[in-house]
Amino acid sequence: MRNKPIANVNADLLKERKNCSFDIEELTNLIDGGKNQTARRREIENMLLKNMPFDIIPEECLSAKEKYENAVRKSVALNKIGVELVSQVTKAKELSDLTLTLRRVSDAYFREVTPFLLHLGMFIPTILGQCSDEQVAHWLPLAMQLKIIGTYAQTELGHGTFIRGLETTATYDERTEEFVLNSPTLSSSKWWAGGLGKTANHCIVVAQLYTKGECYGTHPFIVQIRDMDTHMPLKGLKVGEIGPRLGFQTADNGFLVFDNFRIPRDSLMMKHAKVLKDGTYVKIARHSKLTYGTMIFVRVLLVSEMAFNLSKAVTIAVRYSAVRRQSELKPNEPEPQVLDYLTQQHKLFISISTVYAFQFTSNWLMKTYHTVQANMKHGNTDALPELHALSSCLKAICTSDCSAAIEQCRFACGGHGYMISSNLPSLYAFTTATRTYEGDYTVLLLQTARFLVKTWEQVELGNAVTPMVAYLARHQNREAWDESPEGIIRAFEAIAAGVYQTESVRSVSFGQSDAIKDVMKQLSDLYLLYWSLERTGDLLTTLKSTLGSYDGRVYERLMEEALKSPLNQEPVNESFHNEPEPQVMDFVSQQHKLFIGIASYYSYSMTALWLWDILTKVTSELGVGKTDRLPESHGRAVFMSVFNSEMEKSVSSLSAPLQAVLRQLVELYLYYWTLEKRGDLLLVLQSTLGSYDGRVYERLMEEALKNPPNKEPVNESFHKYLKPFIQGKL
Ligand SMILES: CC(C)(COP(=O)(O)OP(=O)(O)OC[C@H]1O[C@@H](n2cnc3c(N)ncnc32)[C@H](O)[C@@H]1OP(=O)(O)O)[C@@H](O)C(=O)NCCC(=O)NCCSC(=O)CCCC(=O)O
Ligand SMILES: Cc1cc2nc3c(=O)[nH]c(=O)nc-3n(C[C@H](O)[C@H](O)[C@H](O)COP(=O)(O)OP(=O)(O)OC[C@H]3O[C@@H](n4cnc5c(N)ncnc54)[C@H](O)[C@@H]3O)c2cc1C
Repeated sequence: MRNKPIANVNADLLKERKNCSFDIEELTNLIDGGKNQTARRREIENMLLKNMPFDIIPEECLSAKEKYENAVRKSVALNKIGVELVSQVTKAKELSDLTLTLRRVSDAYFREVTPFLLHLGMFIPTILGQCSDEQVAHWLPLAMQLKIIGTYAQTELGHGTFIRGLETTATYDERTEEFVLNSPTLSSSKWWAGGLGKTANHCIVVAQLYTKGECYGTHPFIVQIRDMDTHMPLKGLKVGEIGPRLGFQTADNGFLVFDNFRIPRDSLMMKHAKVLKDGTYVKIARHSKLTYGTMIFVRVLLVSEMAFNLSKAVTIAVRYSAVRRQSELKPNEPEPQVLDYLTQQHKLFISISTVYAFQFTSNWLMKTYHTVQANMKHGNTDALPELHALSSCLKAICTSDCSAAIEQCRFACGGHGYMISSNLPSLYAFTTATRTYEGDYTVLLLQTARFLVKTWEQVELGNAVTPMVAYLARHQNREAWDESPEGIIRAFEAIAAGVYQTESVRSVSFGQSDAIKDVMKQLSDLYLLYWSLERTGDLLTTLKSTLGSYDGRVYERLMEEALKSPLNQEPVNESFHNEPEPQVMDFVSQQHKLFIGIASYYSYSMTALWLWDILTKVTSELGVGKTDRLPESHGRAVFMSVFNSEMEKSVSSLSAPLQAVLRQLVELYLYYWTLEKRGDLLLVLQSTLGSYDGRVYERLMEEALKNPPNKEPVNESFHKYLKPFIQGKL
């Protein structure tokens, strides 16, 4: 089907495709993992495409309610076929290939996110990772056949990052052999779970487990939340949609509040711990963090998600850049394709190479994940800390780089890239969320830093460390700068770049043609060189880096820095004595994020006001056409800025009282306008998070309750699509 010539293809695109130095089909096979996989993927895609309903009105033109209903309609159609296909598969490898293909088709089918995302992405994996064998036998078929629809509710209004701080309680009542779920405070309301608002009838709830008066920390429970027939929320809980968001509009993210809500004892997912009938708590896990397993799995998965989403964005931007012509380079010659501008290539090519970096790293990371899982089945959890550190930093970096790269793709498409129909805004809205969810960027990098410092301690003691971090031991001595790929990798010792280079070389070393090898090598070099240039400062100067210092005193510096840490200034941290948690504002990383924003705000607004003053003055004084005078106002702007910086230089030679007066004048100007515009500043916030009185959680809940989907307890799409689907009558 794909080889059929398509009529009316843009001539510039055809020309670009003809110029391709390699066989596209060969590269497609490489990405899919082989010829057979490509053929199977196309077969499934064609079958799905033939059978699925499409949008009549573009998704983005619908109201919030219509968007949700349309998403349910499409999800049900897609999952009906998906369930059928899954039931025909017998081998684990086939199932994982099929799941991936379904995920990809689903991505192409929804501009936004399906309300079933959490069911497939977290509910099923948590059943597999956290349930005992008997529980898996009960829940898995129901979930796989979509007889139940689930989600994963861990985050609360008050806590997302700090899981140990979650407040929802599950207290065991041995008289009735039940757990009693409670949300003791407003901040303990579950918040964010995808599909929870309107769609799910089951939910994994992470709660503090109490039995016999003792708290045993957070544990996952599988909980029915809506009636299977009427879909009405069950008595003892309040559930709804949290309100409009930057993206994820059709994922019906929800809130959930418990009031003495009773669930059977075996609702506790009992693979890693159980509570006996008499209330005795029995720990099974060999590692205390095994209940965090689903998060690791999703972090691993997100690396390939980022590769896929960036590949979509950069394909859009490259194709459009081939079609788009702009500006006149030589008189009387056609305008060039924007793709031919070097600056445009700079914006785009690094994204292409990043896609491959993420994809190869993701393949390797998934293999590593499965190996660690297999070892853990036999009771060996040795590799878990490294897997956690690795998946944390790769997730953090790839989600952050991916959303930044998608923004570049949008910039590369000029004004039209801002249209929803270009799909770039939705791709950005999706990927920027991934930087936050499943572990915030900064928080996950800090987890990896913790692991690296601990590893360094082992190196110092002369103990063996794993291959991935063996470079800590190798780089005792200063190395000469070397701009070969190996040299750059050595200089960075960045895990992602290291894996990319080795994995891409390994993947293209068999069977592939020289043309593909050349291209992959170029992409690999581009990625390494790009980042070495981006981080030249880090590599070549004082760096502010313990690992990259010129004298190579890596370990001494790591220790010196570790000793400077405020945490090391006291032998026992006050949190040991149960002091309150810090406000996130106290974290320096948080202040860094915010204060630069405040500084930028003032600098931008001052500059804008200043320019506006000049513009109005020029136009009113001269009373002539405004546009004619723009170059003049530019000249004045240059004159003023040079004058301003020159004055700052000469201030130092003036007498102290005069310096003070001049600086006060600058300050006066800034304060004056801050006070003048105070009303605007307070008003423009219009934010539940930034209100003057700090009633953040109250306002979030008030807004959620105003949300139109919450005006009806059950959305009509339940009766029209969900119920017949769950009951197999569709
Ligand atoms: C930040 C931490 C890691 C801190 O956890 P903590 O219990 O306070 O840790 P601690 O007592 O200070 O101990 C740290 C220790 O725990 C280890 N550790 C932490 N996480 C793991 C893990 N997953 N596997 C194995 N080990 C883990 C760390 O390495 C530390 O070990 P160490 O003490 O150094 O030996 C954790 O709370 C966390 O992961 N927070 C992020 C929350 C998150 O990811 N939520 C996801 C919610 S679901 C979601 O977002 C769905 C999105 C939608 C979709 O997927 O589509
Ligand atoms: C679209 C979307 C979907 C989601 N879906 C789900 C879902 O289905 N189920 C679910 O349970 N959750 C879900 N979440 C919640 C998500 O997992 C959390 O928002 C995420 O883990 C971040 O936690 P937080 O909101 O508490 O951020 P916070 O931790 O409050 O972060 C605020 C700031 O504080 C900083 N900070 C926090 N702790 C530290 C620290 N120790 N050191 C330095 N800085 C720190 C952070 O870097 C950040 O800048 C979703 C979120 C989004 C946006």
